[in-house]
Amino acid sequence: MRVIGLMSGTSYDAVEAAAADLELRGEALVMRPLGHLSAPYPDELRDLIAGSLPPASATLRDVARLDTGVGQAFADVAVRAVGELCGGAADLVVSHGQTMYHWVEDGAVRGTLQLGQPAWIAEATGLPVVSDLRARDVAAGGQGAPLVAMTDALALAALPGVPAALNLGGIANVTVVAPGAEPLAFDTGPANALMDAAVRHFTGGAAQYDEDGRRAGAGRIDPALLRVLLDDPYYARPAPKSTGKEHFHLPYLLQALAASPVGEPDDVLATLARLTAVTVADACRAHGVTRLVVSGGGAHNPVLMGMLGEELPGVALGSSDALGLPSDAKEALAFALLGFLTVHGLPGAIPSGTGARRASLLGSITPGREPLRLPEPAGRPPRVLRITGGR
Ligand SMILES: Nc1ncnc2c1ncn2[C@@H]1O[C@H](COP(=O)(O)OP(=O)(O)OP(=O)(O)O)[C@@H](O)[C@H]1O
Ligand SMILES: CC(=O)N[C@H]1[C@@H]2OC[C@@H](O2)[C@@H](O)[C@@H]1O[C@H](C)C(=O)O
Repeated sequence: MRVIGLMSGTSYDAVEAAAADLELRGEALVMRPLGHLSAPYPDELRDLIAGSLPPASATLRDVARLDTGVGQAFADVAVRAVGELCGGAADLVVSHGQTMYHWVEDGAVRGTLQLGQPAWIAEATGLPVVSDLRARDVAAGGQGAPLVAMTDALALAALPGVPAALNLGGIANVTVVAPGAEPLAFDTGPANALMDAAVRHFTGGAAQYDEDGRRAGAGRIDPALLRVLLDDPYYARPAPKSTGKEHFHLPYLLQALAASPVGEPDDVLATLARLTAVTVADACRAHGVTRLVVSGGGAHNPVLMGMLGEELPGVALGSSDALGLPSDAKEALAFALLGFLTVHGLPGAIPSGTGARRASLLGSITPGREPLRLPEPAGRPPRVLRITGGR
């Protein structure tokens, strides 16, 4: 089955699309990646997202504009993906949408809102669309995140030691696959969220992120600020847990800076990069990780990666590319995989990761132009992901 995954993460910089041929073969889920592409959000939509995210508030009109705008942006990218990645024919689109609010109270997730009306995608491509993949896990008592854990767990299943996958987006998440244990997955805290907020703040919006970690690399770590930031109870809370930009946003950083002022912006950036490295490393150490497979935008930041290496001596660090999962397309491929499982009647959530009562079938299905025809439900779930000659 030829599947397109669509994703825009917490950094809301662009819509990522990745396509793959997927097939169940005995214990294996065989994936042949067909390529990926990325399209920035139109400026006006990006501004609307930025202006509606917490702690800002939004009107219902804003919500309607966002649902339509994100749906249309995803539809445009889906059409391109069908043409440019799939030779003009695909079977299914899987859309994560844009997370606008992840509602966490006392560690429990009460709701999670991803906007991007799938009808626009179905109408533009004529293909069935799986969307809203998080809600069912939340309804089953889970965090609804991280969902990339299924792909990680299948991809790491054959590796020796205690491998873990780390994604450094706005928020960082890890999936730990220890032999003989159920996979663990949780958000460790901010990856780039606070660094991006700081850069925007210090540059008055002229820069969006610390390119190649130049500013962090030029700064010095401020131990007092680092201590204040590390005092956040989120880090000590046991998994399952998830978080988002509702928690790690600019006012949060400004409050920490008020408690522990730092004169040099570059020192703030160095401290925030160290915060990410320390919190990820603590999470890895707590679970005996021996190898870390890294993906996401933060993998392009050599200063952050250097700090992570310093915090985790003896742990092999490498890119998910080495496993056949291109670092910048991993999340989009992971959602393609989840939609594929859904239409085959297989659960996509891992209860040991999300904390749900049971493993749910994820998502809602919007029919395409033709009547909806689902494959026969698969007999048993795959145990390993085999990635074959991608492009
Ligand atoms: N060359 C680079 N140097 C430094 N940082 C970079 C570089 N390229 C990307 N980034 C960082 O990566 C971020 C985007 O990462 P990514 O696209 O993986 O996030 P996301 O998928 O939106 O987030 P999430 O995984 O939390 O949903 C940027 O905002 C920036 O901070
Ligand atoms: C609610 C939500 O959108 N959570 C995202 C976010 O971005 C990173 C981290 O927080 C992760 O848990 C999750 O996304 C990834 C793709 C996931 O579900 O695996």
